Amino acid sequence: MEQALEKKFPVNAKDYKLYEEVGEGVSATVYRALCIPFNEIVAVKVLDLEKCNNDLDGIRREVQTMSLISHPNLLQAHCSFTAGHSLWVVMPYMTGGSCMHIMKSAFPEGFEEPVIATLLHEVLKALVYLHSHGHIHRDVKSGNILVDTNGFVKLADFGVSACMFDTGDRQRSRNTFVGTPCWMAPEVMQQLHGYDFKADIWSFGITALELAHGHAPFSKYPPMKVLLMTLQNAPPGLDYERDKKFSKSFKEMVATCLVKDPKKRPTSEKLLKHPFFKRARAANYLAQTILERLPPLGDRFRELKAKEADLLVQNKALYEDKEQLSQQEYIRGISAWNFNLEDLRSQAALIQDEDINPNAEDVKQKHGHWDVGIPAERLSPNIIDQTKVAPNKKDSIENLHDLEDSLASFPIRPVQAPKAYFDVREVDVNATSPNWKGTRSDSEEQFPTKSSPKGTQSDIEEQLPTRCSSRAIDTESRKNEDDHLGLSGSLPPHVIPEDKKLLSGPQQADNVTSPEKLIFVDVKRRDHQRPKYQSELYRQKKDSDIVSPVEDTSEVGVVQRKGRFQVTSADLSAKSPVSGSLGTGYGGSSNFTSPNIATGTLLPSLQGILQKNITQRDEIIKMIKYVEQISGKPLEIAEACINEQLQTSPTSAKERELQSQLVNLQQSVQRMDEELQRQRTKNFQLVKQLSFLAKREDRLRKDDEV
Ligand SMILES: Nc1ncnc2c1ncn2[C@@H]1O[C@H](COP(=O)(O)OP(=O)(O)OP(=O)(O)O)[C@@H](O)[C@H]1O
Repeated sequence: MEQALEKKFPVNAKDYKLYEEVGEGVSATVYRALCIPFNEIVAVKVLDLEKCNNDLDGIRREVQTMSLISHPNLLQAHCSFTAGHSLWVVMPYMTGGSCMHIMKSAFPEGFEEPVIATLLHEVLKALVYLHSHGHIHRDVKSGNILVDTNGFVKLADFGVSACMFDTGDRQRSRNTFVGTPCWMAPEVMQQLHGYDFKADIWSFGITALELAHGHAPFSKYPPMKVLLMTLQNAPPGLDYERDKKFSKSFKEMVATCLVKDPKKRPTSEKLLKHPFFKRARAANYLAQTILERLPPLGDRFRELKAKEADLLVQNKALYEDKEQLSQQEYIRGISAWNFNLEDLRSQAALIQDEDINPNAEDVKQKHGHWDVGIPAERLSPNIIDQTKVAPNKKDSIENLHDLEDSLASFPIRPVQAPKAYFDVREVDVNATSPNWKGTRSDSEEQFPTKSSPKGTQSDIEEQLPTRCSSRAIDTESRKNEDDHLGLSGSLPPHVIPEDKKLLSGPQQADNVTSPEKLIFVDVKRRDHQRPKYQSELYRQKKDSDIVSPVEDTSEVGVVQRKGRFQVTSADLSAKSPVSGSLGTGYGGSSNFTSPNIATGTLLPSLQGILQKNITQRDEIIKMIKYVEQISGKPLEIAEACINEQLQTSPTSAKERELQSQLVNLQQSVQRMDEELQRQRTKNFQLVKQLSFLAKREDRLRKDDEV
């Protein structure tokens, strides 16, 4: 290999024969290739310069710098050249591929500790070299740790990536992609005082966790969420049940890297002396343990792509929303150091909740069983044990404000970003229907299931939006408890919403159904209805804090989100058959006191109530028949009595007509709102393009002047 580096590799595309694809990044595709004159297999990374929005000479310079750096644990480029709109970077071919690919193909749960120690030891040596030469790698992650046939380890993506990071826009390929900032150090996210090589140490710690678990912490969350979690939560670590198998020194090593204050992180040189690295073994150990029996890299890559494509098809079928598919991208583990909060904000609006589930394995570990009709891995522990975290709700809300401060240095309206993400819950605050009582916020599913000495706090902090909204809902619920919906009355005139009411959010009475029924509520629609009233909602959310957590009754039901939909398991009657979903007695009056009830949502609710009551009525009749048989009391009397009490239609024909008009109205508002969002995104992209063109023109002008 060292010999090969001394060779002068041809700088013409025709001298290379590209074979199969072996890797893919944000803006590059990597091929196994043949260098024809040398009859040597190489890897060619083809970067689409149009996607990079980068200055060509800049990239060239970086690649040249890259070739000047020489260390056995750094992947050096043989050469680079442009071919059409692409930059070709010719490198040694690393047969094993990246650790990320190895894990995805054969070690989904991560590697054994000696393997991790061996891999990390090699990576750390590369970092020591880089740092001592004044370079920051800035993209340390398992996807950039490459292994060759003999088990030699090289850190890749130095130089080219640095160049791209420097000039920005790397993170965004044409189709609404923003890489996940999973490996990104908090100080890089904050962009307050800049960052230095200590940022690599953080990424190194995250990579250690990635190698231990098969995925980086928070890797299944959308970028915005990762950002918030990294900034707000205690640093991740090896603290969970599943981490018991790891040694104390490994845990300690990770903990020293994952300290939020960069000054308190060790230098790479110091870290190299950590006892953990004594466990590192020779290269052939890796060849024997992780490379043996692995199919060729190209085949593995193809398989992974096929899996990914399947996932996309599944999601497409589920959501039929192309934009949402872009959310899948972050699953690939692509990172980004430069990102635009406005982008994240738009992305947060597209959150596909399938992807923000907590890690299933964590859930299973912590909670052996679930007694609700939803698969365990789709739920978070706070659904099970909310009381543990209730007292911290207020802190969590304050954290949102703290976050506004901590993000103050972001270039574009930082506060909007987290708020946009939390929109879902903010709107719920307005959910005045008493039906919300006893349900949980749709967002709960998103929260991590881990609990640990560190994790406990993190988990609590993370539950900010859920907590406040569910409490707010409860507040409203209680407020309306005395004058709940009933079955016998008709709808009062004030349920016809004014425009404002229509726009102000969901207020769905959406868990009002027969027991155990899962209700799908179009959450996206609700999300779109809210921006106008965000500040008001936010205020209400704060107000809701004063409610004592003891009063929180939201353990009763479960709400989770499924794609655009909110899924409610409304087995409320199981707890209180008499009060039913609405918490009222059967003969209760339908005296609506909540001014904000979105009447369009009442129809399904009322139908749900009716359905439920019909079922219960039948059951009661059966019971009465049974009692009558025993006691000899005439059935007719009892039945008539029950009919009188229960058989009441919640709506007249006129009211039904009105309700259907309301539903139509709501739908058209939703359509308009969606169109508005689309136009906004388009506008945003145009502005971006314009500014890029302006910059380019400026540069050209300056060049001309020179
Ligand atoms: N020399 C090589 N030999 C074999 N496989 C390689 C080589 N270089 C890269 N790969 C594979 O291609 C993948 C993508 O390459 P690379 O990371 O350089 O692209 P990128 O656009 O910089 O991606 P990212 O943005 O995710 O860092 C790697 O994860 C790795 O699996």
